[in-house]
Amino acid sequence: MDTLALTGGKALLPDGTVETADVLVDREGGTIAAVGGDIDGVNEATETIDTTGCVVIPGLVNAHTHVSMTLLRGYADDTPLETWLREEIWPVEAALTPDDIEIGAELGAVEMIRSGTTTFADMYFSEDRVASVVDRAGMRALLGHGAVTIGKDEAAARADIEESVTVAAELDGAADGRIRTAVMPHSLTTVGERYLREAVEGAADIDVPIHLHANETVDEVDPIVEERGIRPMEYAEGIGALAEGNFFAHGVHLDATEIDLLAESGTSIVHCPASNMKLASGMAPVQDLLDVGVTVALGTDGAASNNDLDLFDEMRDAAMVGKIAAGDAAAVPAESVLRMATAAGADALGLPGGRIAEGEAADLAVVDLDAPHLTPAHDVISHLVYAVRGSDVRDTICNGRVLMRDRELTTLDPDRVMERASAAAADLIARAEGDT
Ligand SMILES: CSC[C@H]1O[C@@H](n2cnc3c(O)ncnc32)[C@H](O)[C@@H]1O
Ligand SMILES: [Zn+2]
Repeated sequence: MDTLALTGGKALLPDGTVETADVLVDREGGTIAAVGGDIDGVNEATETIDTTGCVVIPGLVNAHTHVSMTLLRGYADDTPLETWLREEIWPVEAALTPDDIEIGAELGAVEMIRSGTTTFADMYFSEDRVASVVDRAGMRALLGHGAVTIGKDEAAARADIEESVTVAAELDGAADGRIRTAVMPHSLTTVGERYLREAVEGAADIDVPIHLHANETVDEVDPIVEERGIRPMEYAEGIGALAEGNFFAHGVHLDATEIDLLAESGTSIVHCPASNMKLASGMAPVQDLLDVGVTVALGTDGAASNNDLDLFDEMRDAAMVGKIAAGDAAAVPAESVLRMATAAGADALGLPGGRIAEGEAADLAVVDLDAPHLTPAHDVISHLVYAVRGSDVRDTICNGRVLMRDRELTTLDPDRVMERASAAAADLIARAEGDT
């Protein structure tokens, strides 16, 4: 068997404990062959990575982003969601080319691999170009075309929903099965009811989930309540969008009835704390969601509202804001947050990974604990959520393949990617602002 052994360090196990353990990876199958001490085959492994002084964790799962928005990092800050989207972001996005989207996705992939993320969910445009980056980078992803129907005539609105279904059907299973897909209507307010129903039907026809933004701001919730006399999650239930396997981004402004509807239906929430704080959208009731058994994953949202794709930052933010939201320092503890960024992320997306155990996908990150800000190491779980930075990740492995070894990327060239991304971003803004 062609194997990779991670030896001499600790590992984060599915029960939330950190143990001294080696991890043996079956590189052909892309799975974990064994975990523990004295494992057969470790000494004969094809390749060995010494993890002394490190902890091996599951590759992190960024369950909601718009990866190519890396090109808009720092372009429009300090503005609330509605104004930000309508006056700043959408006019620039209108000038995006498929090449821009591919370059932005490469930049996002470099950033995520360097900070231990192996898997992401992406809602954007030209997803075939994002898929080609995922394939080359060696990552795992769930991709979908984001459809918006407001402000469009019937033909254009229907075409956008149809594109979301077609893209999901065509890309599902790409990159040797590492890419899965969803139908992605943008939100409950930017897609009209009849088109939302078509999206739900289209997703069912091709057996993929639905992903959308929901209950992100009060300005998004109020019109639904005023026009329909029901809460957004009751509306979503009525159109058939609440279902096992579906996952909604944000879920900031949810009442108790809506939280119960999510739990009963098996619909997951992707918590995006940095974006929610930066756009002053509000504080999601994360502990309340966890208490009733809703699967809560973690996402960065796009780099324009974050402004990075580092899930270690996001874990710290989730723990901090979860306590403020609950008015309880014991709420959203470190072990819950780590689960959100790993196993719950994989579960929400219906993808492999998120757990270090025999037979699970070999999606792993090796975190170097030998640093002043991680000394002393009383509690590794605490460090992973509150003190580790993305730059502490030394090695990243996805599907058994090493994507970063000793902080050197193996599948992408970061210098070239950054150079191309800077040039593409400058051209994009010049085009959008009419300077060329
Ligand atoms: C239609 S593709 C996705 C669409 O979503 C926009 N977007 C980025 N961040 C957010 C957010 O926090 N809430 C709603 N929409 C967001 C992105 O710019 C694309 O236009
Ligand atoms: Zn988003």
